[in-house]
Amino acid sequence: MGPVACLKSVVPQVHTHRSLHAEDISSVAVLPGAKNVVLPKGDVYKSLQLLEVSKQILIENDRGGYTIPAKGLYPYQWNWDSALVALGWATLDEGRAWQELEKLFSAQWEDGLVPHIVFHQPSPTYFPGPEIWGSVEQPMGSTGITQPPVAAITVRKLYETALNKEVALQKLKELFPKLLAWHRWFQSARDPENTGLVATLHPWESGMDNSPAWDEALYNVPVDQIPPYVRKDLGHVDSAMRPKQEEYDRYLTLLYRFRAVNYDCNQLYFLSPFRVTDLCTNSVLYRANLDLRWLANELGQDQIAEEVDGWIEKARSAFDSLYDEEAGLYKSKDQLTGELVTAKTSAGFLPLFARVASASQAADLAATLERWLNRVKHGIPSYDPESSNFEPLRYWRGPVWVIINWMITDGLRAYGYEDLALRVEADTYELLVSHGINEYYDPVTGAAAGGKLFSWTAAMCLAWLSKGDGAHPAAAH
Ligand SMILES: O=C(O)[C@@H](CO)O[C@H]1O[C@H](CO)[C@@H](O)[C@H](O)[C@@H]1O
Repeated sequence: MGPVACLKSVVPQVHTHRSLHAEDISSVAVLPGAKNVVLPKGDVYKSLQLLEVSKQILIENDRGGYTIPAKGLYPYQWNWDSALVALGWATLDEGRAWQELEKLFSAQWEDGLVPHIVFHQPSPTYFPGPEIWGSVEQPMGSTGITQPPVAAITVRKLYETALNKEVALQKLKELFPKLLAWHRWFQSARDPENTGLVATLHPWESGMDNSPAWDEALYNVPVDQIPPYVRKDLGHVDSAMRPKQEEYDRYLTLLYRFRAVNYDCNQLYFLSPFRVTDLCTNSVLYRANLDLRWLANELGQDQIAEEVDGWIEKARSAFDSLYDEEAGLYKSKDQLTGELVTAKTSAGFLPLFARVASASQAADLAATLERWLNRVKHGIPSYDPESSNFEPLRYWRGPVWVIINWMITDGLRAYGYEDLALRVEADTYELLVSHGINEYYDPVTGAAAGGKLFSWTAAMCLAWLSKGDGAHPAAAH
């Protein structure tokens, strides 16, 4: 009998019949059921609560085959959120995990793009919605830009850990050509000049929307005469936690310019006044290409494996141009000025997740990370805590994001920095136990911020923090 099952009899069960609220984090029912879970030593009751709340969050945010990131604030299907959330679903229901990806790829464009948001059902709580994007490619409506391509990483994980191997192989066969088309799109649409690294044309594509890494490039974008608009995010979350108005004006300017050419991927790269080499997108893509190559080999698709190998080789040498030796960190680049950005952000550690850093670069990154961790109560801050404009509560300008902690921890472990990985894991676990399952957290106080009952944080709790893979948080103490 596994630990969850064995604890079932000693933990009181309370069934809730209403929607979950943030305050339920400390009072929610315990309904064991997650598979492959080994609980940490220590406060077992709290751990079970955390797992149960995570599970309930996914259930509450399930819209029938896809999961919204958070009620109100983000009411549609987001691209990399879904790929990460599928990892959480896999611990509860493998079929549902595959479905999450199928639903995402049901919105894939003819040219291979997988949109950053899919508008399956109308919602009045988000701006800009389908009417502003105005894309006609898919009947349900979608944005015309993309997000970091996590999906191939998820497909490999689901396939490798599947209990139902037959279904997993079938799903892999169906999804593989779609993944390949998307990755080919990245090469042609976002690296037409064959540099080895892909371009990101909108801060929303980077997933780290208002990261200080985009300040210089974004403020070089002139604000056009755009239709007046009302932001809806500020109705859900305090404005001190969200991007500023002058940033939104530029987000919208880019959107309308892209819409004017129907998001034609052959034109956008050349006409966008914002074009950066984003470390997050390129690191995720690099890792996803490693996994795509692995999947191609698994399916006996040798020629495709070779094609993907070509992309990996090109990217490997190009990545070095993003390394700032003095800073001991990778940096994104403004393609329009040719300069590395000045901002040091948590994306700078993601080449570890990609496995593209050399051993000595990894050692520098580990040292830099340790220095950052020593400056805050809870890591990993999304922006250098030593920086004068570090903002612990504003969106991607300081707060901790659990999904990024997962990626960096995975990378640290791959390079042999087990102690540091355990430190981040234990810290993240503490953060969630004490502050609940939110969008992000203040690294100085630990306070939960942004959207509440957040899907990808819940998924990370199920798929990462509660896994007994010899790397459990409890082991760090
Ligand atoms: O602020 C927003 O309106 C959206 C726009 O895509 O981005 C945030 O929210 C999305 C949904 O969680 C994430 O995918 C992004 O990475 C980002 O954190």
